[in-house]
Amino acid sequence: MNLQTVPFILLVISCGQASQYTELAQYVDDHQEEHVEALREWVAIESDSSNILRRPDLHRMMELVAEKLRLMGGTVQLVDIGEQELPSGQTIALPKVVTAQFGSDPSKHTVCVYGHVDVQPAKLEDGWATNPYNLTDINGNLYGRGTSDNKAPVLAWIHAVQAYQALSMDLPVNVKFLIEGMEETGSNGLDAMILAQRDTFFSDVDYIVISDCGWLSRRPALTYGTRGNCYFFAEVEGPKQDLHSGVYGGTVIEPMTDLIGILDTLISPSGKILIPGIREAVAPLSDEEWRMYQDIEFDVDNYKNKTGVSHLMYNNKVDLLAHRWRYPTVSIHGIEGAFSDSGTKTVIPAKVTAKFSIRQVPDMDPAAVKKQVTDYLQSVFAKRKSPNTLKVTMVIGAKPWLADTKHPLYEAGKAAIKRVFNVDPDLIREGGTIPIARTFQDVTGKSIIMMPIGGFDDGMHSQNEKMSRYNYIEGTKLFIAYLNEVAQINKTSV
Ligand SMILES: C[C@H](N)C(=O)N[C@@H](Cc1c[nH]cn1)C(=O)O
Repeated sequence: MNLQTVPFILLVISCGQASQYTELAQYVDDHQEEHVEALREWVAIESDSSNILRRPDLHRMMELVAEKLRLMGGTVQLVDIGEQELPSGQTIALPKVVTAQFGSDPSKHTVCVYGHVDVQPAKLEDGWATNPYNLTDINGNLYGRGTSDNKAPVLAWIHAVQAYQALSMDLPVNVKFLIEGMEETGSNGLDAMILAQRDTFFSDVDYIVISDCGWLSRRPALTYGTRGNCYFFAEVEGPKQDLHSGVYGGTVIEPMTDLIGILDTLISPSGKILIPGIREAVAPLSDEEWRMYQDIEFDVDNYKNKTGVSHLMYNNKVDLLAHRWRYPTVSIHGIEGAFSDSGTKTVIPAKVTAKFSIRQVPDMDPAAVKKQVTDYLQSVFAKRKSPNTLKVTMVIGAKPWLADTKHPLYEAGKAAIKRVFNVDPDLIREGGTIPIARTFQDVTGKSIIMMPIGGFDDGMHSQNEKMSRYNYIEGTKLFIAYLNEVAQINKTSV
């Protein structure tokens, strides 16, 4: 080929891709209402993975995902990943994992999209303005549990593939899906499934894309790190049944007093973790990280107002971002067995179980954290010389994940964001956890990118969770553009 014609050929290809993208984007705009209806159908299913009474809904949710992908002509499987053992010793079936494949052209890259369709619990009486399971559009925001985390992003990926199909355009890459139903409770059973399918489902996968997080501001972002999570139950048990506090109070050592006493030794009022060994394991913040955080646009006052607190633990941007993304923290979530209804019940609960978690960062190791926390709490408890018993269990041990932002996957992400939003993205980390991210990396050896489409104010896990129509629809276009950008990655350069 005459070398002088190369730039011309590249220009023609690039113009062709631009017009193809314009057509696909128009298709998405034209089908916006159908996409919203698809989300409505998914949000209506209370697929709460933490509530075993909702397990039938979760099974139905997985069936629905499989059905949608099957109708699109994908090669779909509902993979049985076994059973979950409950604290009572009982077992129940885990929701099946949906795998699907669109295209198997060996000359193309293969991208695997991971997502989840289980949700956190939500009740109207928690303070929701609308029924959490009835998708409600208020001023272009789609309210409902699981909209942002993670049903709309999963649908956006499916609709991206659907757009190519509807316009009879070849997918630029082969696309696989792996959709699970236990992410919110630690992805039980998924590690084993990934290990089992490493040389089958994953053998031809080149890259894994995850869209289970949010932007930091109104600027689109690419995410290169997540914190892990170690989730603990601390159970204190005493009398053989609940007691009248007027009759027995002052004569028995109360389990709740013991529990509150030991919980209070986990973290200082200023946020310093008091468990020996935890802070020592944290990798120091490098100068490069400090500079990256410094360069990110982040409005501290806005963040403060959004959370509704009178003051934050840190007032400067770098400290705030660092403590949100790459330092560990202890959060106390609740106490099972404690009186929590309205009214003035005067009981002494016989058994109480605290639920708390510690977000994990490099170089912490969940196995070490389990021992540090258990030994520490047992030693603190022993000093109380209580006749009650303490049992500490770690129920989730998810490691942190970190990516190389120099990888071509991130260059492709930047190009796709530029095309759709005409801005350069923020490169951010996520304070939350995607339990399976590290397993994907360690077991499959594939490169991962996180490409969020959630808004910074979506209220994941919170009351009034939402996803804006804008993020949902432009997000779908972003995924369309991204598939095209990934196709341009030179196979030999990675
Ligand atoms: C970031 C993701 N959308 C999310 O919210 N993940 C959960 C997962 C989890 C962690 N421990 C138990 N489940 C989270 O970060 O809380």
